[in-house]
Amino acid sequence: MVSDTVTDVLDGSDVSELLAELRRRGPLVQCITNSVVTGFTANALLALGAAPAMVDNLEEATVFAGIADAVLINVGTINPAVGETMVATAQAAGAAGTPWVLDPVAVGGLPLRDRVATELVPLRPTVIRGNASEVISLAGLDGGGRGVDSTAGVEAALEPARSLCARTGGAVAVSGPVDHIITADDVRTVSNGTPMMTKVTGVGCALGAITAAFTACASPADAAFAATAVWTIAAEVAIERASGPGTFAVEILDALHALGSEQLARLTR
Ligand SMILES: Nc1ncnc2c1ncn2[C@@H]1O[C@H](COP(=O)(O)OP(=O)(O)O)[C@@H](O)[C@H]1O
Ligand SMILES: Cc1ncsc1CCOP(=O)(O)O
Ligand SMILES: [Mg+2]
Repeated sequence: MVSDTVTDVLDGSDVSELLAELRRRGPLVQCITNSVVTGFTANALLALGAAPAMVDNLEEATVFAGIADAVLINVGTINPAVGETMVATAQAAGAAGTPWVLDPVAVGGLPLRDRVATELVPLRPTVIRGNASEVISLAGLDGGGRGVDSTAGVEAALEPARSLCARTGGAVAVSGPVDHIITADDVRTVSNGTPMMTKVTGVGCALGAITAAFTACASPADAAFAATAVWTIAAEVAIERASGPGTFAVEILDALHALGSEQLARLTR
C-alpha cells in the first residue's frame, strides 16, 4: 500500500510534482460509485495515471478496502444493499488506514442517501467532495439542490464545510464556478474550469475519484487541491479543442492524460 505523504502543495509547480509522484506510484483506487458514471470515472483515473477497480459488493468491498491505496464512496445511485456496503467499506478503510473520499451526490431530502451519508460522516472521510447544496445538506442544513445539481453558491457552503471538517478531521472540497478546499483552519481556492463541465454527466463524480487517487500520496487538503487543479486545467485545455459536450468528454480525458508541468505552472489560478 502507498503510505508516504507529500505536503505543502500550494502552487502549479507543487501540483506538478505531486502529479508526477502520483503517476510514478499509480495508486489503486477502489470505487463504489453510481451506475451513471462508472465507465467515465474509470477512464478518468486511467488518464490521470491511477488504477481503478470498481469493487462494490459487500463480500469483496470490505476486503479490498485493505488492499487499495484509496477508496471512493459516491452515493449517486444508492440502494439499500449498496448503502450497507458503503458503511462497511468505510469502516474497513478506517481500520486499514486507507484514505477514502465521500461524494454525497444529491444528499438533501432523499431518505436513503441522507441516512447513509449521515452514518458515513462519523467514520471520518479523508475528503468530502460535493457541490455547495450537497455539502450544506450533509452538514444538516437546508442546502436546496435540484437532483444532482446545486442551487446554492459556494460561499454559503464555507461554514457548513468547516463544521464537517471539525467532525472528520479531514478536508471538504466544494465545487462550483470557483472551487473551495476547506480544512478546520484554512480555505484554498481554485479558479480554473469551464461551464462546459456542467454539461457532461459525471464530471463532478470523476473529480471525487481523482481526489481519492491523490489522497494516496498527499494530505487531505493537498489532495483535494491537486485533484481540482489538474481536472479543471485539463478542462480548460479540452474546451479549446471541443465542439460540444460529446467531444469535450473525450478531450478532457486526452488533456488529463497529456497534462504537463508547463500547463500546470501557466494555468493554475
Ligand atoms: N460554472 C463553472 N465554471 C467553471 N468550472 C465549473 C463550473 N461549474 C462547475 N465547474 C467545475 O466542474 C467540476 C464539477 O463541479 P460541480 O458541477 O459543482 O460538481 P457536481 O457535478 O458534483 O455538481 C469541478 O471541477 C468544478 O470546478
Ligand atoms: C445524473 C445522475 N443521477 C444520479 S448520479 C448521477 C451522476 C451525477 O454526476 P455529477 O455529480 O458528476 O454531475
Ligand atoms: Mg456530484
